[in-house]
Amino acid sequence: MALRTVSALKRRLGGAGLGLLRSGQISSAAGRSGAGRARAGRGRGVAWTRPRLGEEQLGPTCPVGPTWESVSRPSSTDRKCLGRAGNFLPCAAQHRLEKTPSYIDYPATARRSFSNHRVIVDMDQSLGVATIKIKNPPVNSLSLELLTEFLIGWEKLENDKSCKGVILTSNYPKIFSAGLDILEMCGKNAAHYTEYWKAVQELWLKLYMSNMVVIAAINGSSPAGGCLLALTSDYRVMADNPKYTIGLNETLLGIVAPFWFKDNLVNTIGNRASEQALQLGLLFSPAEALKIGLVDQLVPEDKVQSTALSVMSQWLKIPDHARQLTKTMMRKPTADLLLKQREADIDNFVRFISRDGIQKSLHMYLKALKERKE
Ligand SMILES: CCCCCCCCCCC/C=C/C(=O)SCCNC(=O)CCNC(=O)[C@H](O)C(C)(C)COP(=O)(O)OP(=O)(O)OC[C@H]1O[C@@H](n2cnc3c(N)ncnc32)[C@H](O)[C@@H]1OP(=O)(O)O
Repeated sequence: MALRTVSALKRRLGGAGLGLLRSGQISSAAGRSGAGRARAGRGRGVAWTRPRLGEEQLGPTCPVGPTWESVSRPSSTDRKCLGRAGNFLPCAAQHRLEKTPSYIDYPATARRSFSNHRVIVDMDQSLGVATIKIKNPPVNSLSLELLTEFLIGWEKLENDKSCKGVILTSNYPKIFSAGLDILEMCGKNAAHYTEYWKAVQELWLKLYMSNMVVIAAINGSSPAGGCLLALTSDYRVMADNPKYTIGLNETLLGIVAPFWFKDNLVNTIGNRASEQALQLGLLFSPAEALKIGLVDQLVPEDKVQSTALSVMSQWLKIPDHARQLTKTMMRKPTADLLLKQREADIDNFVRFISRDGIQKSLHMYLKALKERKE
């Protein structure tokens, strides 16, 4: 039976890291995003010694950096443990989750892998670099299940002291990601749309504000949400194949890119180019994408992964704390805009996507996609 909700997935994956979370909230327990990085205790810019596994640090004064406090809106119970982007977990739950066994608890060897159904994570411990391969056939659409599993994998990496960088790529050359799963936004109820949008927000916040170096190895087409995923990274290497396209093409589906998609794009390619790209729903060839700065480097298809790795090694030579603080300085104002109005953004999405006219547009777009093949 298909699992349609985050809560159902959490139950199925119980013990994989999300079992303690409240329904519908996907939160990192020890995320290093935002000020949470202070907990990582490995020269991430704040003098703080990470508690060893088994050491409880419960109670009202959880020593987590305060940077995000002003922008998240937790309940009074949850206010015990603030400090991480979008993290509403009570402190005790966060620390219990930190103790969740995972591969990082075992003695280090050079390589470790873990995977669930839709995400493969390969960690090279000697380099401190993990590769996340998205594996959601046929086109790596960002379904609720994929988003949930991705967040679980991401959380494990955020908790892994040795992981300093992540390469995002696709298990299927030709398609990096087809973007948000249109089926998640069609013919469902408001509760489903809410849960889905929370997961989309959560993934964006986690990736965009991660303290790890994130490099996208774009080995195929990357429309809409796929492009957004790539935009969260610090550097984008794309396969130089003119058949591939990348861009925020939402208007072609009759929908509108939310403001934070837009902000992420504006921060990358500038206001004028974004205005045109967003209104026209432009999908760029790799050469065009390079020209406007949507991607940083084009390489032959078979060099995407190795180039991403060599770029990663350059980025990892920069003193970590200085790079992280700079990244936060550059990105936090953008992330804060969403954090300040997360609930309103969910309401907007649910209202917008539930409209008859929008549902009709999405159905027609899906139909056209299918008919293209016939
Ligand atoms: C006032 C303001 C308020 C704002 C509120 C917010 C508003 C909503 C914001 C929503 C933002 C949305 C972001 C998105 O990401 S929407 C998704 C956009 N994606 C696309 O347009 C990509 C569509 N797909 C393609 O172009 C091609 O499939 C692709 C190039 C990726 C691959 O081509 P290929 O030929 O290899 O494969 P097929 O086209 O044959 O596809 C195979 C099957 O997969 C289905 N498919 C494709 N993409 C999706 C998708 N994104 N979601 C679900 N399903 C998808 C396709 O239909 C085929 O299915 P069948 O095998 O059953 O035919």
